[in-house]
Parts: sequence; C-alpha cells; structure tokens
Amino acid sequence: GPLGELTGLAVQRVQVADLVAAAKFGTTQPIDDPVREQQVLDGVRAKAVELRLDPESAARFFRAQIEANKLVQRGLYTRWTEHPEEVPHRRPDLGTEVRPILDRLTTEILAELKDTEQLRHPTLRCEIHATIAERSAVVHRLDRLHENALAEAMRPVCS
Ligand SMILES: C=C(O[C@@H]1C=C(C(=O)O)C=C[C@H]1O)C(=O)O
Repeated sequence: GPLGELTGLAVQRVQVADLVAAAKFGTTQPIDDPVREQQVLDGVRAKAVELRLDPESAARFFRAQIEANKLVQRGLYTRWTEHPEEVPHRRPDLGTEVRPILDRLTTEILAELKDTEQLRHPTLRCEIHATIAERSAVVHRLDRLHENALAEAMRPVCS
C-alpha cells in the first residue's frame, strides 16, 4: 500500500538498533545520546525545509524513530545481561559503521515523508493504510521487541 515503503524504512531503522546496541553494550557509550539526537533532529529540520516539508512535523516523526530505536537498545541490553551467550561477538563501530547507516535511512525516510505527504493527515484513510502497512511488515519477521518498537515508530505517521 501507499505507506509500505515508509513502514519498511521504519522497520530497517529499528533493525539497525541491534547494531547500535552491539556497538555500545559493554562500553561506556550510553544508550541515550542527547547531543547526537539534537544533530539528527537539526539535520531533519534542515532537509525538511529543502524538501518543502513542515520541519516540526518531520522532527516529530523522527523523535518517534529515535524513541523506538532506544526501546530496542534497552530491550537488547536486558536480553544480553540475562543471556550473555547472546551478546554479539563483533562490536561494530558506532561512528564509522552504524551512524552512517542511520544517516542514509534518514534521507530515505524524508523522501518517503514527502512522497506520502498528501495521505498523512489525521484521517481514517491514513490510519487504515498505516494498519495495512504495519501488518504486512510481519514479512520482516520481527520479534515482539521490534514489533513494539515499530508501533512506537509509526505512531505519528498520520500527522
Ligand atoms: C542510535 C543511537 O542511539 C540513540 C538513538 C538515536 C537515534 O535513533 O538516532 C540517536 C542517539 C541516541 O540517543 C545513536 O547513539 O546513534
């Protein structure tokens, strides 16, 4: 449906949270990084203006993506603390490896926000398409943690 691509990108973003958690777990790098969040949101507002999207609405959508990402990170920390054998063996580099993936997704999500602008109003039609898109996201085989995070990420989609 019309929100399928946007939802697919939100799925990818909550999946990249696994790499973020793997990069930080067992280091002093905290899950919450307000400075980085501000950079992400400032970048979003600037690109939104270029795309002629409402910057505050775009920032609201990304605030939800960030909260969803941290939900996954916290869930994985709990899992890995209880089951140390599940801790990933490789620690990806946050700055050179993981954040560039998030930056690429940010650009793609903004383009999809633009492409779906006409649909994304607080209407039943939008809510129906959001529900359809979230239900077809099960093909990504998300576990409950990532499914909950996706629901959080998509909450502001029908702005
Ligand atoms: C993903 C990270 O973890 C958190 C989530 C962020 C996000 O989803 O963009 C940004 C900063 C952190 O609060 C990160 O540190 O890069």
